[in-house]
Amino acid sequence: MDIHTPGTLQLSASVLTIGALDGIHKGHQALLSKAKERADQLKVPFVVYTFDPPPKVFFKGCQQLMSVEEKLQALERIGADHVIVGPFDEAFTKKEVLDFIAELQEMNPIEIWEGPDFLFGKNKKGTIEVLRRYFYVGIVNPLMCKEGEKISSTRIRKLLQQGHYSRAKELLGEECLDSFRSLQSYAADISMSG
Ligand SMILES: Cc1cc2nc3c(=O)[nH]c(=O)nc-3n(C[C@H](O)[C@H](O)[C@H](O)COP(=O)(O)O)c2cc1C
Ligand SMILES: Nc1ncnc2c1ncn2[C@@H]1O[C@H](COP(=O)(O)OP(=O)(O)OP(=O)(O)O)[C@@H](O)[C@H]1O
Repeated sequence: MDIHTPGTLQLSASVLTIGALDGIHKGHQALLSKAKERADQLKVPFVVYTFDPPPKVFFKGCQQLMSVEEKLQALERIGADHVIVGPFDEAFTKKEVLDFIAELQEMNPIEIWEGPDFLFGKNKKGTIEVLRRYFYVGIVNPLMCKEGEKISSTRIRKLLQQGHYSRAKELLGEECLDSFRSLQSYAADISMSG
C-alpha cells in the first residue's frame, strides 16, 4: 500500500472512497469492502482519500478514535492500494469544491463509493449530487446497530463518553482492536484524572 499527499497521485483508472473514516468502524468496513470488491472486479487500484486529523476533531475538538498510523494499518488490512492523507488544517479547508474535484479527476475514478449522507469540501457544499455531475457514485446502505441507529464515529464517541466500552468495541469490530486498546487506556486516564 502506498501513501500519498494530496495532488501527487495520477492513475489511469481507480475505484475511490473518500472520508474521515475515524475508527474504521463496522459501517466504514462495509463501505470499504464494497469499494474494494468493485476495484477487484474492475481490475483497477482501490484508492482511499482520508484526512488527518478527522474534520470533526479539527473543527469541533471531538475525541479522535484512532491515530493516522492505526487507520493506515486498518486500510492496509482491508486491501487499499493507495491512501491519500489530506493534512486537515486551515489551508486545506479553504480548498474549493471544484479544486477538490479536479484533484480527484487526476485519479480517473471509474466509481466512487460512499454512504448516503456523505458531504465534502469547503463549508460542506459538496454533496453526492455535485459529485455525480463528474463521476459515477455508488451508495451503500447505511449499516445500522441493533438499537436501530446508524453506526457512526459520533455514536461510538458517545458510547465511550457514557462508559459503554463493550458496545463501542462491538461497533468498532475486530479490525480495530488495536485502536480500541488505546481508547481503553485513554478512558482509564480520564477516570484516574477526574
Ligand atoms: C477541501 C475540503 C474542505 C473542507 N472544508 C470544510 C469546512 O469548511 N467545514 C466542515 O465542517 N467540513 C469541511 N470539510 C470536511 C468535509 O465536510 C467532510 O467532513 C470530509 O470531506 C470527510 O467526510 P466525512 O465526514 O463524511 O467522512 C472539508 C473537506 C474538504 C475535502
Ligand atoms: N454505518 C455506515 N454504513 C455505511 N456507510 C457509512 C456508515 N457510517 C459512515 N459511512 C460512510 O463512510 C464515509 C465516511 O464517513 P465518516 O467518516 O464521516 O463516518 P461517520 O461515522 O458518519 O462519522 P461522524 O459520525 O464523525 O460524522 C461516508 O461516505 C459515510 O456515508
